[in-house]
Amino acid sequence: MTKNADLELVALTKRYSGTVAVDAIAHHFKAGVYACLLGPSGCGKSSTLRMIAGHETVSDGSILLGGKDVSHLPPAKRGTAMMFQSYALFPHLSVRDNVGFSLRMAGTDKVTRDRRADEMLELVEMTALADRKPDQLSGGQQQRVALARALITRPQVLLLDEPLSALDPFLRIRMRAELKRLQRELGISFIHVTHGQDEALALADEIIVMNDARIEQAGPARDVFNAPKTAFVARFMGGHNVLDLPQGKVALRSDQMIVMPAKAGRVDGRITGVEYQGTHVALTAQIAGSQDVTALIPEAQFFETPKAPGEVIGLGWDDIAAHPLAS
Ligand SMILES: Nc1ncnc2c1ncn2[C@@H]1O[C@H](COP(=O)(O)OP(=O)(O)OP(=O)(O)O)[C@@H](O)[C@H]1O
Repeated sequence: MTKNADLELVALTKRYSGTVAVDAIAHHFKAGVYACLLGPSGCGKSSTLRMIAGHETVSDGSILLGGKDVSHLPPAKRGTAMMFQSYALFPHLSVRDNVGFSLRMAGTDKVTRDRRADEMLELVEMTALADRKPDQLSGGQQQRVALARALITRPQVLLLDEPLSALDPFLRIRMRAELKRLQRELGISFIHVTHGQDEALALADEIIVMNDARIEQAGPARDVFNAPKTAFVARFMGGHNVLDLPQGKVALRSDQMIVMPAKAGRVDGRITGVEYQGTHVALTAQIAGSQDVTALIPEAQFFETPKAPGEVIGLGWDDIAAHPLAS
């Protein structure tokens, strides 16, 4: 099997009786990319991932891996592997046997599958626990085993469905660094479903924002964050104000708002909230049209000239900071 194949979704559609869960989406995942599918609950992320994996039938359209149509192949024949949210480890099998399970199904002899399982366990730094059962492992350790189990089939694309959601916040950040390291070392594509913007920004070379069964915007993480194309993306990525101005709707990053004396900015607003956030202070003000605007000000700067609710301030921004929105 050739390594490093591009994955292409062509008008990919999923219908469940009466519901269109994925509506003719098209996307080209370059080989070796770390991509995050990001979007609110119910937007079609998991259905997309499950179709790529072969765990869900394709209603219309196709999936090409390395130029070959894999849309109707069984999961084990696609060159993809999936790591599930629940890890789905077999409780009665040791860590090593869990990792080697798919090779056993494929009829590989025990010596070979144990050797391959041990290689995978080394990769995820779990060699010392190879003889344990899953219930003798922490959540983070179970996740490593699930990763090793998915990777043993040498997939070209690893599919991860909310892989970090069961972990506590501290472990989540550690495991996210691990995922990135593994992806870099293996050089294969990872497609990771999440509804966490922070997670997507931290991990992804490319972010694909989905909304209501469609792709709303796709591109490098920095582009999607800095230049959202729609109000939905700006709001969903967070950190932006979406303002309806005479020239149209624009997205403006909260940390690029400039607070000035009243009448000196582009708009005036009355302060409705002041929230201390440690490194920054979030100032919320209401401008014309009852629109709320948040300005994120470095804390030292805020305390040079503190402001209080009720005060009227001016708000400014550089032209380059305002991104016109399609809707
Ligand atoms: N097996 C199914 N039968 C019928 N409808 C389904 C089925 N699976 C998903 N759906 C519907 O399809 C739509 C997309 O679901 P999907 O699980 O792909 O979304 P998601 O973005 O992954 O959501 P979440 O973040 O909550 O997991 C939803 O409206 C959901 O209710």
